[in-house]
Parts: sequence; C-alpha cells; structure tokens
Amino acid sequence: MLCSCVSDLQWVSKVRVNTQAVLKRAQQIQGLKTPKKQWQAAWLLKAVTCIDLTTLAGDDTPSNVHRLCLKLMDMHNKGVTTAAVCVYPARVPDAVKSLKAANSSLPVASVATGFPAGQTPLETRLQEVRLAVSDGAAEIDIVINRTLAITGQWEALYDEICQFRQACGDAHMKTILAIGELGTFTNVYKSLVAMMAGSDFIKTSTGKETVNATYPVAIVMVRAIRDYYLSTGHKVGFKPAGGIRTAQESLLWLALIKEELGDDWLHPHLFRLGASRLRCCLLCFSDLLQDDQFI
Ligand SMILES: O=C[C@H](O)COP(=O)(O)O
Repeated sequence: MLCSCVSDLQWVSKVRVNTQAVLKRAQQIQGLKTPKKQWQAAWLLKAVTCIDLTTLAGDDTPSNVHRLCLKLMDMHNKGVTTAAVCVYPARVPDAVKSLKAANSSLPVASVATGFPAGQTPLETRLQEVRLAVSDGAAEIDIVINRTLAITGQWEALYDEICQFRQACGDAHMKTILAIGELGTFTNVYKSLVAMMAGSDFIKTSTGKETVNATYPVAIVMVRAIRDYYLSTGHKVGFKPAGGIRTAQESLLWLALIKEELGDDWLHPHLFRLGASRLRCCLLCFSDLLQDDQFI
C-alpha cells in the first residue's frame, strides 16, 4: 500500500502539506539528493506533526516528563512540531509546567477514566477527567467501559460517554475503544456510539492490551467514521495507538487514512498517532532513506 502511494509523486503532491517549507527542511537533511527521497522525508515530517508523543509508564516521574517536553521543544526548534504530549493525569501539572516554561503552546493530553482498564466507579472516572482538565489538559483520552460494550449495553455506554463529554467541557475528547478487548468487528463498528455521544476522535487502544492498533480493525473504525460523516456531515478523527514503533509504520498509517478518508483527515485535528517509542524524528531519516528496499 505504501509503495503504491508514496512513490506516486502525483498522488503525494495532492496532499496539502506545507510543501515548500517542508521540502526546504527536507532538503537540508543530509543525503536527500533525489526528489523521491525529499518527498519521502516530507511525508515523514508530516507524520511527525500528527504524533501524540506519549509517556504512560508506572515509573513516570516529573523529570522524565520534563525530558520528554525538552525533546519536543528541540524538534520544535528544528522546525517540526508534534501534535501533543500525552501523559497520565498525575503528570499533567508537570507537562503543563515544562511547556509553559518553554513558552510552548503545545497541548497536553491526558488519559483518564481509569486508564487503561476503566474498571473504577463511574464517579471516580468522571472526577479524574475534571481534575485533568482543571490541571491544564486540553485533550482527554478516555477509555470505554468494555463491560458494557461486550454485553451489548450500547445505550448505557452512550450515556456514560455523554457524561465524559460533559466533564471534558471545552477539552478535546478522544475515546479509546480498546479494540483488543471488544471481541468482534461488529462491536468495533458499533464505536459509532462513541461518535454519537460527542467524541472528537475514536482511538484504537491504550497500548496496554495484548492486541492494539491493527490494520484490519482500523479499516472497520475508519469506515465507521466515514459512514458517520456521510450520515451527519460531522468529521470525527482517528488515532491508532499501541505498538507503533517505526517511521515506516507511521507512513503506512498515513497511507491508510489517505486511501480511506482522504486529504481532510491528514492533519492533526483529525488524525493522530499515539506512540511512546516511535523513532519518527529528523535523526531517523538517514537510516530509513538509505534503505532502498523502503520504496
Ligand atoms: O497512546 C497511548 C499508547 O499507550 C501508546 O502506545 P505505545 O506505548 O505502544 O506506543
């Protein structure tokens, strides 16, 4: 899929990436002598702008959140910004403090609602959302109550997500389906419930399940997004997360979104990559673009 896409310069040229600025940046990268390699780099730069750079570890500390924010600011100084930084609720004040100190307007996203299992009382999950928002999170990644989904209680699930939507206030809400625990593609497609309840995005997984962002399930989700758009005229975003490790994978996700949803979704307000270990930054271009097998 990638080769049929990225190597087609005509196709790539249609995407409204900030072509001249990005190509100029790409041309500065050592080794990018041919137009094809420059376009490959342009697509990688595009992928970087859609990353929610994430740290969701039990041993997260204020200092490692600070280091992550410094890494983001370093890339920003190279002319490339990611979409957001994503942390646990308890780490939101640390991220907000670090980014404010760097005069950065990058949004802080927080997981919430009992991430990753969602197996805490509803009032606790709601309070967690409210606290993350009051601490400065501009985006909330909620998890759905899988018990309701796998037992087919779709109205109850809709009602819960509506409450999370209200608790988020003006904050952007992404709803994690944890597709590895939904059992069937039918249950995944019924993620339409999350969109009807006001989710700005639907997201594949927490990264903590045994099965996370897979392409077959992603196809079901993006086609649910497309059906919802065709029915309502409202565009909901898509975020694959969990196990995305390499620059090549990030390009495959971009190609899938381009093919299934089109150019409008190739921007951070409608597409995000959730990743804590993705090496998609300027430094990885050299090893990637020297690999002629890549394209
Ligand atoms: O978006 C949140 C996920 O935890 C990211 O998953 P990952 O740690 O496998 O990159």
